[in-house]
Amino acid sequence: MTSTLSDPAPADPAVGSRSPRHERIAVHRIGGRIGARIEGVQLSGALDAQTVAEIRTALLRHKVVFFRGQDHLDDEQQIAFAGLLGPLTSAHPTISTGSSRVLTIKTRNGQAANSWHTDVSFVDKVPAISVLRGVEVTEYGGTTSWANTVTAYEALPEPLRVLADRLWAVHSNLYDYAAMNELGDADPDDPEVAEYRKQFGRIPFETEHPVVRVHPETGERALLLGQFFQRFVGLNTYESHEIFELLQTRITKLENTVRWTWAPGDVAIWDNRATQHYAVADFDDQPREVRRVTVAGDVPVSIDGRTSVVRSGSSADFVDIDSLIS
Ligand SMILES: O=C(O)CCC(=O)C(=O)O
Ligand SMILES: [Fe+2]
Repeated sequence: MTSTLSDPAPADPAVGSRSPRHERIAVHRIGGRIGARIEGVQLSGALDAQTVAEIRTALLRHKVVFFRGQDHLDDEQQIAFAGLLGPLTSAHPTISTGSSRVLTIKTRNGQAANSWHTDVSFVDKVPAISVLRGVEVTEYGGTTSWANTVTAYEALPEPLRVLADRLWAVHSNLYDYAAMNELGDADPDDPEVAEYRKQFGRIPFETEHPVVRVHPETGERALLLGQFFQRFVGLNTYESHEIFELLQTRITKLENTVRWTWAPGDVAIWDNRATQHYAVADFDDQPREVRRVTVAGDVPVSIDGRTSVVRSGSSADFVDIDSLIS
């Protein structure tokens, strides 16, 4: 165990000397390494610039921020608010749920995105920020967890850090479901599951990313792995799997995560460049619905200044839909 893992939590940045004091919002940390709840804001497309800047500062610091009581939001208002954080992507590169901007994740059969992932990491322009609204929440179960990929990197012992610094990985949407080792994965014989998987992979994407990327806004170094990882460049399947497990286990170590229990009207916003997340599929057949609007991101850059390389598929239509949508 490294010393970082047992260090006391730093002081709240809202009152710290190095961070600006928040005037429009109240920030309450809910985890030692990741996560804060923000109070005093009614999210909308009409928020003033200072409030948006304070939300952004809190997001960059805490990696995922939560808002309660945002029941007033509908799809249009969620889109308008998310648009204040940056240009939006289309709903998803391959999945359509009936809206150009909103990805609706609605299930009645207990399924969830129960594999640790960074959203859409198989394209070159990995989304920057995801804004998720709880539309129908479950009475029990159905929580979502986030992990901090910056603190996971910082806690690596030097020999592993040196290894990670030099690794590049292929990410793809055509991942091997059978090889995934998450417990409770979806039943492949369920027709809905089969159809979803077919849709998900209808356009093959493959991108080579640095395993350690430099965050374009904070300059922090973050590990980029997760569910869409396929293999490390230059290593065989066995070696790739073993080293992936070594690093991924550090990302998802419980101390490095925060878990959110949804209430109606909750909104979660995460920095997709500094986190992975996991929706827990433990809510039986209760209906559950969340809706995501996604802010476009940059092409990742490695610590030696090299950018990710597309091997197949282009994210152009995904990240630049204003030219396609009137
Ligand atoms: O269902 C959830 O809580 C999270 C789903 C998810 O992975 C996402 O919205 O990106
Ligand atoms: Fe996700």
